[in-house]
Amino acid sequence: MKLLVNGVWHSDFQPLEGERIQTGSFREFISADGSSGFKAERDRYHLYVSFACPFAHRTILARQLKQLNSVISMSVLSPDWGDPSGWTFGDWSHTTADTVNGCDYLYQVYVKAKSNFTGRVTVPVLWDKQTGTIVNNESADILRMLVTEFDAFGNASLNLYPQELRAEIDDINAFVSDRINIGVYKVGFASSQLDYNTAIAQLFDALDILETRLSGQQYLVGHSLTEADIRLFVTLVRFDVAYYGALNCNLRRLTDYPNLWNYTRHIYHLPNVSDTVKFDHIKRHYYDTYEGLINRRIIPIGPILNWDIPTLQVCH
Ligand SMILES: N[C@@H](CCC(=O)N[C@@H](CS)C(=O)NCC(=O)O)C(=O)O
Repeated sequence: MKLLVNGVWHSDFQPLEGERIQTGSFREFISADGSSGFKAERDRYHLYVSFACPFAHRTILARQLKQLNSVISMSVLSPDWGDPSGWTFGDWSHTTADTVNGCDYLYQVYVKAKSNFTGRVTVPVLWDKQTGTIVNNESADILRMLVTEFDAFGNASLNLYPQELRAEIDDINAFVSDRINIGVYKVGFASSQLDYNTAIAQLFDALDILETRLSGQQYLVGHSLTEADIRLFVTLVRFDVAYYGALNCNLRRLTDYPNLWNYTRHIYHLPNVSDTVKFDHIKRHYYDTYEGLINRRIIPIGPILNWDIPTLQVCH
């Protein structure tokens, strides 16, 4: 496992028998009025992301839709997470150097923020240029901050977390997070056939539920795009190109669900959304980085094919 332990990078950390490692994260909040200790300001904050990662994609999309690209700067890491150093600033198309801290690897940014940090080095990361630290590395928090706290600088008319829909958005977020966003990883990283069978049943049950929900509505909650749609979209847009093959989520494809497929295409074609989707990064990351289930000898459950569709007579 790739891990920072007391500020020292380990490309393959193996805990000793019975050893429990206390891992940390950064969970401070930026607020519009500064009452949280981090005030929303122009040119103060920086995002570290990968176009491959669905969790980072939440934040890239919010920054884009809220028109914060010139307010919050951004560095893009290489999709090759298989490198022993983990997330790396590389020279892939659409990647950048670390323009803020001049680091070669993301773990160095974490060490700059906290010299004895212990934990996973994940994207996205929200960096504060003023105090020289990581504010937060949890995508759900960062998404929420971008959506609610930067209206003085971005597109305030786009309300992705409307007051009257908050309870419903929170509910569906919890479902989508566990069953879909993390659900695909539960399938992909299952360590036994039994775990795989359970995880895939839960994943596709959840997709069936969402397929039904979207039969009479364009968006998950209410009548316009919300944060909940951002969180579902980032997984669905990766489904057929990556999860179906690389994580063996292959009972059905996204394109086999008329409503979910329509929903995902609709969001993809909203203004400026497709700019945030880089399929080459996504494929590279998932197919190149993870060993995949084939090496664990887990037999995929699908695909379901209908052999009973009448054949066409070929005339000649
Ligand atoms: N809780 C985090 C998880 C993010 C996450 O798992 N990111 C993955 C990429 S998709 C990562 O950076 N993994 C590196 C690692 O696990 O060491 C969030 O939602 O922000």
